[in-house]
Amino acid sequence: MAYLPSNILLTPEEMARADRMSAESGIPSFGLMRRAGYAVAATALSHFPAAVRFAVLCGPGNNGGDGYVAARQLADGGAEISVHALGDPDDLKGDAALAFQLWGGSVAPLREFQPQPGDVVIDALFGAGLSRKVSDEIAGVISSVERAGVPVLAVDLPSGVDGRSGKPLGAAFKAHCTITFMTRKPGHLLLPGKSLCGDIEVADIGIPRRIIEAAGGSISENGPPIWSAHLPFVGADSHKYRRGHLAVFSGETSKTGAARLSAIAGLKTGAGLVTLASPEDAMAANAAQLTAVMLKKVDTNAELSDWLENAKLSAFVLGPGFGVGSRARDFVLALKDSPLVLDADGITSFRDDPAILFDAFEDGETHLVLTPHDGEFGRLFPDIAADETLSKPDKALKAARRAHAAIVYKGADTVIASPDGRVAINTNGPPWLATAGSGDVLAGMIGAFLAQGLPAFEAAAAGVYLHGEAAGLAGPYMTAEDLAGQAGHAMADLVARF
Ligand SMILES: NC(=O)C1=CN([C@@H]2O[C@H](COP(=O)(O)OP(=O)(O)OC[C@H]3O[C@@H](n4cnc5c(N)ncnc54)[C@H](OP(=O)(O)O)[C@@H]3O)[C@@H](O)[C@H]2O)[C@@H](O)CC1
Ligand SMILES: [K+]
Repeated sequence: MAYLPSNILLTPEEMARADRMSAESGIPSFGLMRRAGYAVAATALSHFPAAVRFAVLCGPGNNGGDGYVAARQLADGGAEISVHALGDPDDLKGDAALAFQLWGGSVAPLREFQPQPGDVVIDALFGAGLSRKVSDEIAGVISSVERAGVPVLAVDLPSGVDGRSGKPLGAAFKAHCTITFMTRKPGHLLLPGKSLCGDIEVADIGIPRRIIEAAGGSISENGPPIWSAHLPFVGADSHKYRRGHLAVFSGETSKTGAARLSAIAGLKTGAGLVTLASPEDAMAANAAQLTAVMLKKVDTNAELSDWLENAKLSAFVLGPGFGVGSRARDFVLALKDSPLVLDADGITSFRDDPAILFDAFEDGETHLVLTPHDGEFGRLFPDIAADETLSKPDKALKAARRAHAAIVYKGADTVIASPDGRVAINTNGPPWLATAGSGDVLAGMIGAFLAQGLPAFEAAAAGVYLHGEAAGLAGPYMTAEDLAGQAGHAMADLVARF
């Protein structure tokens, strides 16, 4: 069986479309279910060779159908099997009814299921078709399995997890591993779904790739296929200005560290030049701690305008340690025609009237990148943040369209969205990335990619990815300085791959 490495993600609706398209192109749908069931059986045997019994829990739709096929396959191989069904299996329709016939063995009602030591639960209750909260009866079965501590192999998704958003509807299994088909779904990568799936395997059940690509929308896993074509060639003849000049704004004397982290990360991410724009009172503090990064005094709006007119600056980072208030707003408005990463205090400065920011960056190609964590997202987009019906990708996309900006909606499942509809979910960030100063480093990395000419969405996605790679190199006890320090190695690894 082939397992597919792919960064395409299909929502449950898009997967259903792929299903229909493959049926229309003459591929028998029961063949897909059969191969899905075989893949479940193969995964069950390879992960749990010492299982005493496979307890297959089958739902009322095609997810249950996959369970019946797997039960037959495992029984034919000599394994001990029990099958419990939600609802009356005689009511099953279409392929699921055929799969039930194929099983041909006994089926007990789900409410009678009692996990036993040595069981491996094959969870085939609901997959892509979960449409509402699970009932108390099902929640009871889920908690009895959890209490018994027996492992769960989830078919397509842990039942209860919404494949679109990764949110549990009522209750959900926590699986030891999940086997899904053709591509992963957003719910496999978004929290808390990601933490409920365990190891994820993707089985090829025979839907042609052209159909998967045609059925897919715009959500993918973040990775080089999205942005590698835009990476600048870093060759021996590359003049330093061709790698761009990044300007990072420093805060006042007592808050200069954050901007320096951004600046150093920007330099190591390949910006040709990096200048820290510092208020006069912070010049000494900054000068004492910088070597390769240049320093420029910028206190007032007039000084900023003068600098913008006379220097060749490619991109800007404003926010880390900058301070919240009118100075931040004035500077951002002066930068409205330039590629800009707006982070931290820069974002919070617009909380009272976000429209001023959104309107300022409306014209031309998208050239603003906003990097909010949850709290900052809620300050700029309170209505979107509060809408429980939206998934994290939905929220990021809605925000991107409103703000005319690429949005990096940070978290353990960072989502990057573009106003043109593209959305990427990042997966390479290790848990130790949540450390003080980590966001400052990220802003500098994205700024450096903007300075090197990447469009806003690509720069944002590449920055988030590089951040994860650098954290992997820096290891679990890293500080933000270590993280910035590893950016050059992570960049070199990346460039070597293309
Ligand atoms: N190409 C592919 O992708 C292939 C996909 N395959 C498999 O098909 C799966 C998708 O199948 P599916 O569409 O039949 O949906 P599924 O998840 O079985 O659930 C629907 C049923 O559950 C019910 N129901 C929903 N929520 C409920 C709740 N809270 N509490 C109680 N009931 C609830 C719902 O009822 P209804 O909403 O209609 O009232 C309906 O009866 C997919 O995950 C994969 O495993 C493979 O076979 C091969 C090819
Ligand atoms: K399932």
